[in-house]
Amino acid sequence: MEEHFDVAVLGMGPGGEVAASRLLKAGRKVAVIERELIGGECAYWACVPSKTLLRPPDARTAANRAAGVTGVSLDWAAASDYRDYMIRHLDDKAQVDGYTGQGATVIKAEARIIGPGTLQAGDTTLTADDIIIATGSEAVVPELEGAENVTTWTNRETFTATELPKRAVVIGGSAVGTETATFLARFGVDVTLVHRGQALLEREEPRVGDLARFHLEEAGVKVRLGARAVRARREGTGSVLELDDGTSVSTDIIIFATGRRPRSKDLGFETAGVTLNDRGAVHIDDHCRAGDTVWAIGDVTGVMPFTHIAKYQGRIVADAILGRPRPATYEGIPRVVFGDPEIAAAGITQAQADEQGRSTAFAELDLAKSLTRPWTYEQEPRGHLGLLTDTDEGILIGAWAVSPLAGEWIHQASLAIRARIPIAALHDQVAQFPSYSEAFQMALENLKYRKETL
Ligand SMILES: Cc1cc2nc3c(=O)[nH]c(=O)nc-3n(C[C@H](O)[C@H](O)[C@H](O)COP(=O)(O)OP(=O)(O)OC[C@H]3O[C@@H](n4cnc5c(N)ncnc54)[C@H](O)[C@@H]3O)c2cc1C
Ligand SMILES: NC(=O)c1ccc[n+]([C@@H]2O[C@H](COP(=O)([O-])OP(=O)(O)OC[C@H]3O[C@@H](n4cnc5c(N)ncnc54)[C@H](O)[C@@H]3O)[C@@H](O)[C@H]2O)c1
Repeated sequence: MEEHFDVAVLGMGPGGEVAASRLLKAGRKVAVIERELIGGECAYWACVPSKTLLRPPDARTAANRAAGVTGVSLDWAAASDYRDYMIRHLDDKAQVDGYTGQGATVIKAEARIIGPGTLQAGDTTLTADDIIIATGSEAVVPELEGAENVTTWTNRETFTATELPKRAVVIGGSAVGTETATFLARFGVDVTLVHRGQALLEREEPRVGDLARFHLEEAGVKVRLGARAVRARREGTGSVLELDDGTSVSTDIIIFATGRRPRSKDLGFETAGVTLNDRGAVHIDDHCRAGDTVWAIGDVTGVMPFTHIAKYQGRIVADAILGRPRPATYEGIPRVVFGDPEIAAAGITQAQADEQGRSTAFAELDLAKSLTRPWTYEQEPRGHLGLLTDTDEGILIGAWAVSPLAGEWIHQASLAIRARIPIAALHDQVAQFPSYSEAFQMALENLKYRKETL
């Protein structure tokens, strides 16, 4: 007879881990099911190795730009050794033991839902009062003629590489494309980034895309906008990628940074009453409920595919199961691309505000022209901050920063947007001198009102 659990967690990436840990702590009988490695994409092939490998070049840039530091160099062997330590040498034995020690039943198998409250995980059939779907997402690899004849990578091969190629073409100009190009170029790879759109990071303000491009080119990346890859072929020991504008790029590796799709296919979700949208994302309500006693969290829901969202939704669902329901809200969530310098944003863009018919005022601050901190930080100071306010409501609704450490100090914009802190209070904020955070109060002094709102 199959074993019955209070909760079965299907997929143990960051979302599943947070939900399972919270439920175990509250004394629930939990089964955790993982077909690859506990920790998911983030821990082994995405966030953790990419941020670990972006840090050495980031530190070198900072050192080279600081007055009075000489002789800093990169050491790929040491950097990749530390990356291997950080990704646990692709071994999750400690995680399996850890969850078992907390009282979970750990099942390492590919699983699917076979009916309401019932799962098949390898040879094991189990039932549960609640099922949490946390199966994440996988890389989208578009059709490319001749791809089978050349060497292609996704994030998995890129961020676990033991050797770096001499030349690489990165296809895709969003977060993965920008971070991948930054990492490789800073480690000396000859990188071309091919992007079909007219701007990088198209979900952000166009100005952010322009700054991202400027800094990528500064790092030596050849950025090709408005170009599509149409064909690949082998040439000698390398390969050639042909683009739709008639040009081509010689390379050793082609890297796909072309988005991700929810892992929801053929997993039997519909047998438990779950519905998918046209992109395969699990439809959820604002409590992350996907059906009667079925919940879904993380990338598989298609709601902002970030680890911090997967973890947040894990907390929302565990608390709902434990009788403490509260709706999830997504205002002001930070979005950071770990470029050089960091590219951070929170809230909505001008185009989204216009679509919503809001009256807005905006401000941009060139940090080097206005603050002391960029000058104490580096000899050739960089950085910009943009703010967008709703003039009727008197609150901040959007912010972006392209600057050293922006991924840290964007959080005050994130909180201001989320907590709807009045602009008057933000004006009265006193930030530490000299800090990048001083930029907020100074930028607010620069607010420009659009004509129709005057
Ligand atoms: C290169 C790259 C860098 C990134 N960097 C960042 C970053 O810096 N910060 C950030 O916030 N986000 C980042 N992301 C996004 C982040 O990786 C995801 O948002 C996050 O991993 C989602 O977590 P998850 O728990 O939903 O899914 P996942 O991490 O995908 O985990 C899902 C788990 O479910 C398992 N699974 C799937 N199907 C089954 C099945 N049928 N049976 C059993 N197990 C199954 C999988 O094996 C996997 O372990 C990055 C993504 C990429 C590609
Ligand atoms: N620091 C972070 O938090 C971080 C870092 C990396 C990734 N992520 C998340 O992971 C997810 C995946 O990132 P991503 O950059 O792969 O995806 P994305 O969906 O944001 O961007 C995909 C890019 O590929 C391009 N593209 C898609 N199909 C193409 C085709 N056939 N030919 C040419 N170009 C094509 C798109 O135009 C787009 O620029 C994102 O949601 C991102 O937020 C987060």
